[in-house]
Amino acid sequence: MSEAITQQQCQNMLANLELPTRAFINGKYVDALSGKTFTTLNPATGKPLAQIASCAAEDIDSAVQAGRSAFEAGVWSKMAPADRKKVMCRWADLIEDNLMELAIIESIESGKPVGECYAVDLPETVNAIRFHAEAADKLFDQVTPTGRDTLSLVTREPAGVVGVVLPWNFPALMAGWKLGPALITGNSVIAKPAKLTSMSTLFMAELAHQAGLPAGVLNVVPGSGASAGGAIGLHPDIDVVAFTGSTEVGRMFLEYSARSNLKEVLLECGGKNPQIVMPDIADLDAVAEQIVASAFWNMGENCSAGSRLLVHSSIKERLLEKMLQRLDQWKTGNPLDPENQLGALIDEGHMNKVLSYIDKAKQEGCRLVAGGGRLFPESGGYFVAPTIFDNVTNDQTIAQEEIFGPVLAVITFDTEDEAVQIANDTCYGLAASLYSNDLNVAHRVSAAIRAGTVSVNCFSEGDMTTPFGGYKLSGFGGRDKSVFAHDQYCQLKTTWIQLK
Ligand SMILES: NC(=O)C1=CN([C@@H]2O[C@H](COP(=O)(O)OP(=O)(O)OC[C@H]3O[C@@H](n4cnc5c(N)ncnc54)[C@H](O)[C@@H]3O)[C@@H](O)[C@H]2O)C=CC1
Ligand code: BAL
Repeated sequence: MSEAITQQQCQNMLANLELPTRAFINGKYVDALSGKTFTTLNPATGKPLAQIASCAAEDIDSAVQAGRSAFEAGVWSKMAPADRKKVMCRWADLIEDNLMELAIIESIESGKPVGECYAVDLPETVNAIRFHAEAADKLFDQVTPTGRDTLSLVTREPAGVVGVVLPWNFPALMAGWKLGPALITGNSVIAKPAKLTSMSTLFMAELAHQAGLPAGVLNVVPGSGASAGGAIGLHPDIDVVAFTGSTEVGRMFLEYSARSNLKEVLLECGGKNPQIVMPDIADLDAVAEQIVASAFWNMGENCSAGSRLLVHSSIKERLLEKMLQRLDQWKTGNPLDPENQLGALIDEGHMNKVLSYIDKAKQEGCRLVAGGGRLFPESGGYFVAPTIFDNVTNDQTIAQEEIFGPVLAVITFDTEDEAVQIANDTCYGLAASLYSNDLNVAHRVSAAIRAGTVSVNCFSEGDMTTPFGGYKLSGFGGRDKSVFAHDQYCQLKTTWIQLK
């Protein structure tokens, strides 16, 4: 973020922003058919921000009809990939032109620090849309090696109408990860943002329309999970649902699919991700910095958060000391103050859930070494101090359950085998980090970890060229990011031609 921008400037810009609060269906903002709205709150103050259209089954029907009509008309689905690319790149440009406005909207809705939204989330969203757009006219279909008497073509066709159900922790970025590949492959999309964070996705839809995306191709339906989300899951005319959120709700989408039309279901769910530090590591300062970032970035509200530190017992004390020094440099406070790296948790219920995990860890005998409670209650906001517990064993609650908040469990090991065993002793398998100066150890351990992404000597989700998703209860059916994401929004068509 620009050095010059201040909290006051953010506040001034916010005062002049027209917040998008209505559903976006068939190319225009509309009220929910019932006329109902819900109140969205600012997690940093607990005060109301806006009244948002509360969409339900009838609005989902209307959005699906718009999406299906656009699909059948071919206004987007039959457009040449290179032309779709132009529209998607214009959309990315418009998001970039409105980066500050979107960063402010994202920050006030989600409690995320505005600096982070401006410098990371929104640029990454633009990057995701551009990456998928640019791939459109560079990915080829195939001719299979059948022999001279036949010609066999394997071509990708857009799946049809795609439902996209989004979480609140990275609202714009997760929209970019899913809308990018779903739209560029020619589908129509019905996107449901998380109820708590609807506005950035609505604004993005308006910008897509301005960029030339035909009416009906991208529809955004804010609303509750059970009502709007359930209606998407059960809809007989939606072909694919792509979901990011909890494993519990992910399972529901599989049930919805089984009960309706066997729509394809793509799930990106939770994680309880290990960060393993081997005793051979030379630069403990660098490791400490990565560990803290992995555990506390985005207030720990991150599916790939490294919420379990697995450290060799011989170096634990030294590493912990360096981590505490690093943590001192992280400032928590008003998300609209660009000086702060950590903001508020998403809502009161979630804050209380995180605080109850902290209480549980204390009861179970874990040693509190940092944080341990709520911050700034007088603000009305949902702030929790970054918290570290030492002397945790992997069977304890905070080592097994996804807390989705700023709580790190420190666990020791004595052998490589033990580190791998503990790392894999979880129902999840999304991400892991490994720190070692020994290339053999790095290869051996990363191969043994059952997770979709293993980062070595850093904490990373990779970049747009790499797929993102999980093993075990972390995922099902596909991957976000990379060119691999395109296929999951397509049908593969075989055309078998008998030649004379
Ligand atoms: N990226 C991730 O891995 C995320 C994981 N979570 C985990 O889930 C926990 C709960 O957070 P929530 O926001 O409640 O996540 P969630 O899984 O309930 O919500 C994710 C999306 O699913 C929708 N949804 C909720 N209930 C639904 C239902 N019955 N039918 C259809 N759609 C439904 C929501 O409206 C939202 O758009 C968090 O504490 C965290 O552990 C939450 C958000 C993101
Ligand atoms: N870290 C990006 C994916 C997620 O948290 O949902």
